Amino acid sequence: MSLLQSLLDAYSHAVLTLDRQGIITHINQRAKQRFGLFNRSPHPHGAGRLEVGDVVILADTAIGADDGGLTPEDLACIGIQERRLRTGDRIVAVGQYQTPGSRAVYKFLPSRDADRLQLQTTFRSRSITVTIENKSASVLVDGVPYTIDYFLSIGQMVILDGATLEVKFWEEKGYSARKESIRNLLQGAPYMAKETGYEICVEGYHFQDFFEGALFEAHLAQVLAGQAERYVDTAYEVNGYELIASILPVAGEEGPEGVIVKFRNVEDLWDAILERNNVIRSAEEKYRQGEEGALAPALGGGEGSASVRRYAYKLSQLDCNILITGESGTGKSFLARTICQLQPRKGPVVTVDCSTIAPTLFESEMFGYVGGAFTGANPKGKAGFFESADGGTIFLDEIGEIPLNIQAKLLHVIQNKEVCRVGSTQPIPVDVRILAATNRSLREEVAAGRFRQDLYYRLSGFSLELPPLRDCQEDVCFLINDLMEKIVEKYRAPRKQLSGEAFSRLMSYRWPGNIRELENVLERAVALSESDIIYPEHIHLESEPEGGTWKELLKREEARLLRQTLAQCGGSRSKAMKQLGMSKTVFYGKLKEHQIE
Ligand SMILES: Nc1ncnc2c1ncn2[C@@H]1O[C@H](COP(=O)(O)OP(=O)(O)OP(=O)(O)O)[C@@H](O)[C@H]1O
Repeated sequence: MSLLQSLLDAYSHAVLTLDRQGIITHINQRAKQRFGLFNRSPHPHGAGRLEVGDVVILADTAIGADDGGLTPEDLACIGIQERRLRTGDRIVAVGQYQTPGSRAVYKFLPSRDADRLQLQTTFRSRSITVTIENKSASVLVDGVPYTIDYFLSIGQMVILDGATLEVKFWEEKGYSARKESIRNLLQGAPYMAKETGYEICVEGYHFQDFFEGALFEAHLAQVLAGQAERYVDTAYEVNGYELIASILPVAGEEGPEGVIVKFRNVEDLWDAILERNNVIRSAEEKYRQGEEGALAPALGGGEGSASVRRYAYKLSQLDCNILITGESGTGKSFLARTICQLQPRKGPVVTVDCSTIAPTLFESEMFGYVGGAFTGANPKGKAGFFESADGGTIFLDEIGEIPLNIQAKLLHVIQNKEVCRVGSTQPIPVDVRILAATNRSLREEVAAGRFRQDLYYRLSGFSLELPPLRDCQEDVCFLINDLMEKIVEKYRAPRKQLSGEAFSRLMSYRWPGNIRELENVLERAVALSESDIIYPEHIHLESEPEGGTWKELLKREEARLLRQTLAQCGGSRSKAMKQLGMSKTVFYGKLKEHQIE
């Protein structure tokens, strides 16, 4: 063995080297194991191919993926002619190869319908169980397991000799590299013998004889042709494995003489991700211990917003009114809900979004009315939000939207702890804790004459200002954990982890839309990623620098600002128009220009 080969074998990553033509010149042990080119088979078998009468046991987690491009029609050779079967479905089946008259037994499901599918049957005294569970496909023949797990889809096939019913073949890792996919074998291709400790010699063969993966092959060709300098730590799918690979050129006098390819498999990456998550979790636990810790788990966040949270916890334990301010999406409603959960005060919690109430209805909605108070009123009268919240808490969201005349009445309620229904002068005592929130600066609203100063002072005695996420960037990693948990629960989605690069992108972004934007980006990433890992390409951030001319950049920025303002104003066009100080014609013209619905 050459010194180079010994060095490569001692290396912990999978490595292979190719010459300028793409011929494999070296491959280390780790790479052979990874791609199933070297193995210690727990169930050795000889070489062969499918013969008429053989029993084919099949478990395919997605027809057409990682099975050589199998189609539902290909299954006719084992007696399955099922018109409802589609590409992408999961199937478990037992059938006899090219044996007219023999009936296959099978079950199938659209892939998204369930994670588990099982078939139990007996074939001429052999007991067979075929199971698909998530991305693992396993076959039990008389209790002996034939199992492989992949990160992506997988096709498992076990073949019993038609005459002896002995296992003559089963799929082991690396089947794509060995060209032993289900479709190939069903079409009569041979499979290799697998002795204990067999090894396949790939040196001297072209790379494409053993490895498949469109992006990987394209990048490899670019580096070999000198069109790309190198690719470092890029995510690829090779032979059905998700891999992180670096393609590095071996420099020659006239361009690259070949390349070195270094693979880290996703399991390695997975370990690193879990390690990182554990570090974050233990930092979080350490941080969240302590007196004010009781609030922290419910509140989320990290060091950046720690002082606000500490204060919030203290206020939650007092029976005072609280004003919560902060940009849109910083978690004001979330904080108000949490305070309600933590406060000693029990009783009803009534949430009022002041931006959704028509000015003419404010008074009756807030303070109620007596029968016959106005046309169309309920003859029996109706309690307002304050009466409904008696003994508990009222959360007045977007309090900056309350009309001035109602502000005066609200002040009266706060000062006298009583309400008068519309149409009555009879005061009704109410005992209500008020939590209010706004993303406007009430101080500026007071200066502009839109908010009563006395009410402002009444409300702002105890105020909490939630910082924008960009000012407490270190909170992002804590929030990611909390939000991912929330998303998994909300959508019943499988648990996913962020790759290192995806994680760094989230950590370095400025989050103009605050926690809400982070939540939306994570939700989208979870939906987009098809595996258990979220890669950078699944992270879509609104305001990342994009290329283009000055005019194009300005146009994009204008569209972004319009969207952002509309979102901040809860979709209200009139409010957005006011906030941006635009005339109706200009504003609607811009919406049309940018095709904003
Ligand atoms: N600390 C937190 N941990 C987990 N999720 C949070 C946290 N704070 C906020 N969120 C989530 O972020 C999203 C935005 O929060 P919320 O609606 O409370 O913001 P807001 O400041 O009231 O926004 P707006 O002013 O636009 O009404 C919500 O889905 C909320 O559940």
